[in-house]
Formats: sequence, C-alpha cells, structure tokens
Amino acid sequence: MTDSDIMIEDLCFQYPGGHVALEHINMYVKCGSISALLGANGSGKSTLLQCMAGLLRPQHGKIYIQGKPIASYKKELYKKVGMIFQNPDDQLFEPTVSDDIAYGLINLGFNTFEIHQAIDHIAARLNIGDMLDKSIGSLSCGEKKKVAMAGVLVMQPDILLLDEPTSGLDPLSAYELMQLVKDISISTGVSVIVATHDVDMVPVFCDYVFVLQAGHLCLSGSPEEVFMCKKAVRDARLRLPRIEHLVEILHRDGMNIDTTCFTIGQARRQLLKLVGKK
Ligand SMILES: Nc1ncnc2c1ncn2[C@@H]1O[C@H](COP(=O)(O)OP(=O)(O)OP(=O)(O)O)[C@@H](O)[C@H]1O
Repeated sequence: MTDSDIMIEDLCFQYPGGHVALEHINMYVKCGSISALLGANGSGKSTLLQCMAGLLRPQHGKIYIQGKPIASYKKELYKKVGMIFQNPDDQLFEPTVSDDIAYGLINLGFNTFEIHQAIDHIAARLNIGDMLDKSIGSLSCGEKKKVAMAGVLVMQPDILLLDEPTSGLDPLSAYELMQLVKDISISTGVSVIVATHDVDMVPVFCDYVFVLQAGHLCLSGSPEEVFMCKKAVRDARLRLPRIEHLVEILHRDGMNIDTTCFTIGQARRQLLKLVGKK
C-alpha cells in the first residue's frame, strides 16, 4: 500500500508478568498525517507506540512500515522511526545539549562537519540555538522535551512517535510545540502519531484519531467522526474537546450550530452569530 506509513494487523501484546496490554489492534496511518492516540491511563498508548518503534516485540500480529514488516528493517528502523518518550529524562543522557543531539548522528556515521550543520539547522528550527552549550541537568522540563525532539528530528525520520509531548508544559508552550510538530509534518512530510490526554489539541492539530480502551481500539476516524460518538468517547473515560462540548450544550439548549466546524475561528464566529454579536 503506497500511501500508508504504518499498517498494523491484529496486534496483541502481553507483558512478561502476564498483563495483556494490547488485543487485536488493526490500524492504518496515512503518509504525512498527524494522528492522535487517545485513551485513559493504562489503556495501552505507550505500549502501542513502543511496539511501532520496535522497542517491544508483540506476541501476535504484524506491523508494517512503508509496506515492509518492521523486523525486516533491523537497525535501519531507528532511522525510519523516531520516538520521543513521555519523560525526557529517559531519553537524554549526554552531558550537554549539543552532545545529546549529536548522539544519533555519530552512531549513523556522519562526519563532524555534517553533524555541526545538522545540529545548527535543527536548533534554529526548534529555537534552541542558545541552549546548545548548556548542561542537560540545567534545563526545564519543557526545554528538555524540545532537546529530546531535536535529537530525534535531526535524524530525519519518516515517522515520528510522540508520547505525551505536551504533558508538564504551560498552555502556550504546549500549543507552540504542537504547532511546531504540525509545521514540521507539513514541510517534511513526516507522519506523526501523538499519544496524548490533551483532547483540546486534537481538533486543532490532528487529521485522525485512534481511541484505546483497556487495550482495544474502540474508535477511529477523523476528529469530527470520533467526537460525534459522544457516548463511546465518554465510555473510554475521555471527554469531548471543550469546543465540541460547547456545541453539545448549545444543541441541548435548542440552538442550531453547524457541527462540521472544527477550527476555533469558525466555531467562535458561529457562536458569536448565535448569541447575536457579529
Ligand atoms: N513493564 C510493564 N510490565 C507489566 N505491565 C506493564 C508494563 N508497562 C505497562 N504495563 C501495563 O500495561 C498497561 C498499558 O500501559 P501503558 O503504559 O501502555 O498505558 P498508557 O495508555 O500509556 O497509560 P498512561 O496514559 O498512564 O501513560 C497498563 O495496565 C500498565 O500497568
């Protein structure tokens, strides 16, 4: 299948202690798209991302990256698929920011000139140029998240897996980080899967949504399609994005609003029209 970056067939994963974390997952991720992976705590989001990154080996089922089973990539998989962990301290282990960003490139055999060029480019893109000489230990959580992202993006993966990238960030930093992810996806064509509890971000930044409930994929589709299934969303212990919840309240109060509008600007204009302000 040419337009799919990731295809998952009947994936099951059980941890060594016996806990079944994923059951019969089937997923298809379109090239260049941004997908949200939603689900309550313990629903299996991190486990699924780690299976896609080749860090966990499922007992059953297959994962294909660009049409080929992940096992066939061997070491090359780490160049194709970049994963950013929930906790940046699990990812950053070199003394300084520039050393950490350089780590993957050194392993891939890049020369010193290429490494410097690549670091300068990604640092400018992520606006972390003034941090390059800092020690990792001196950074804030948000800064560490950006450095972890730089270390992965510098290797130019085709697929980017983000595990709760906005957790612990202030609202503006969270928005800016997701905007950056969107810009990078548009300019490079990288496919992004982001596990998140931040449902408000989903209609703004994501093309597709996958919802996990106790290790099962219970819903999938565009944000419009998924958030229309209000009961199923709540059964999965999620809430609607605030904008959708507002639309729901207005409907309940007998106001007529076009539920196909999903950008903040469109919804705001509709709401102002409804309450009589132009
Ligand atoms: N190393 C492990 N050994 C045994 N069970 C584990 C292990 N890691 C995770 N689990 C269990 O697998 C299930 C799925 O965990 P996972 O971390 O994938 O959930 P999650 O959706 O990412 O949760 P959260 O939103 O809290 O990060 C949970 O019940 C968890 O307790």
